[in-house]
Amino acid sequence: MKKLIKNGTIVTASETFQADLYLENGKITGIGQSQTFGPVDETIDAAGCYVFPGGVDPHTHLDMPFGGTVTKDNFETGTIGAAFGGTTTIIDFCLTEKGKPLQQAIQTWHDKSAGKAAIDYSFHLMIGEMTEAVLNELPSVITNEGITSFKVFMAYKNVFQADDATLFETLIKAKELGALVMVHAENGDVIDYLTKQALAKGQTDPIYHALTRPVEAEGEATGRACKLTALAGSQLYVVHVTCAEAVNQIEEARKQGADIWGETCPQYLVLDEDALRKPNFEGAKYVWSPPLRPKEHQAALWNALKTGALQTIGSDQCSFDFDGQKSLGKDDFTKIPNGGPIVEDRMSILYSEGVEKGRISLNQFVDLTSTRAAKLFGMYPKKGTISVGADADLVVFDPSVERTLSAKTHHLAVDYNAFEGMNVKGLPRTVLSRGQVIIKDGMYVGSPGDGSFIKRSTYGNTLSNEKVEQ
Ligand SMILES: NC(=O)NCCC(=O)O
Ligand SMILES: [Zn+2]
Ligand SMILES: [Zn+2]
Repeated sequence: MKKLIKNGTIVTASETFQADLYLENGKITGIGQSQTFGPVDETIDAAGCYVFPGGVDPHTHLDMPFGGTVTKDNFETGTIGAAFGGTTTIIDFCLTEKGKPLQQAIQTWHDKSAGKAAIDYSFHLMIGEMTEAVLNELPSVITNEGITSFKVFMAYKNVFQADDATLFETLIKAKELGALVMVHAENGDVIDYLTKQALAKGQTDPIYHALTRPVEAEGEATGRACKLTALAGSQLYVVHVTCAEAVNQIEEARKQGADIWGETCPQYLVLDEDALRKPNFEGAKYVWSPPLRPKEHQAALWNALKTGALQTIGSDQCSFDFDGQKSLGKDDFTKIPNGGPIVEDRMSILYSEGVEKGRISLNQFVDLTSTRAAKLFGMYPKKGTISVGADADLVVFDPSVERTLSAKTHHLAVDYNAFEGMNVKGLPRTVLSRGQVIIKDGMYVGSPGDGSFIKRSTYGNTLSNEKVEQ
């Protein structure tokens, strides 16, 4: 099937120009004037619209067990929601268990996703301990599985938290194998202490989730991870950065020449700590780790996106129903499953709050939501850009549409929307995954299972000149 997208404004991370696109066999094969292309089976008119590369969301948790329950959105509902929002590739976190083979965990994640995903996907692999067995398995994780990023949690004591030795050895091994190490940077031991103190005083409401995870705990862990990375001469990606304290640590380490990258998420840019104070336990909808911060941190995060101190936007999609799941923590905030539904609104919020409000440029928007993640995680230029030979993962985005975000209109399975009632400008009108139209006129027209697992290149191979930009 040969397709033509005509009359659109093409936007990449570095350019904005008028051109038509010719798509054949799932790839972009022509960029220019439609008269010069071959025969066409289907034409999509993008007049008045931007044409973006499909979004690359480097941070999702679908069908993930957490806190005695499992995320409401799985690989089918989560990737359909992602597609409605203009995201055509996700990288999900594959959880591992201590003492069990990594391969077993990877197989579990393949079983969760195969035949369900509506868009292409890959996995990051959690490292919870560094044993001989883990060390022996890692080379095949890279070469056979194409999983080239490892995740270490510095928080969630007695659950996911790894010690510094594990982090350091992971950094060293990642350097040798060409993997990118990712960290959830919060000091889990300090948080554990503060949490016990709060509960002993009878402080059980959702707001105490935020008050027991202070910015210092995130700043300290971020700084520690940065220093260990520099010592190991390795590479690091800090997920879900929420506060000025953490941004400063990343910025400082990058100035010293360390190979360190930082991600923030839409929720930290537009919501603040006061959301956790909502009455009738509604604050539970806004429980993330790290937590939402006092409002002044939002300006620091926007500024970091503008200046390049942070380079990507992940959703940290990790949804739990308010009814029946978040409510597990009604009498004890530590039992509220952490996370929220963001994957569908990630790009809309960044466009509306970022580009429309003059905080970032259109090209920065594309870089932050697509290109940079594709480069860092070994998928560029197949994913993350509009160029001849790239996968035809494309979004026809209509900037003139004004709409209101709501659980009544979103496409995720979860029973609330964290941005309920927020007005945004712009709508992904048509979305294509490898040349196939999957979103059209407000409908999902693809088939779950059409998304493919992506084996990724090792770190640095698709980065091109990123390091010079620091
Ligand atoms: N962020 C969050 O609250 N939930 C998902 C798990 C994680 O990323 O830490
Ligand atoms: Zn995390
Ligand atoms: Zn996460």
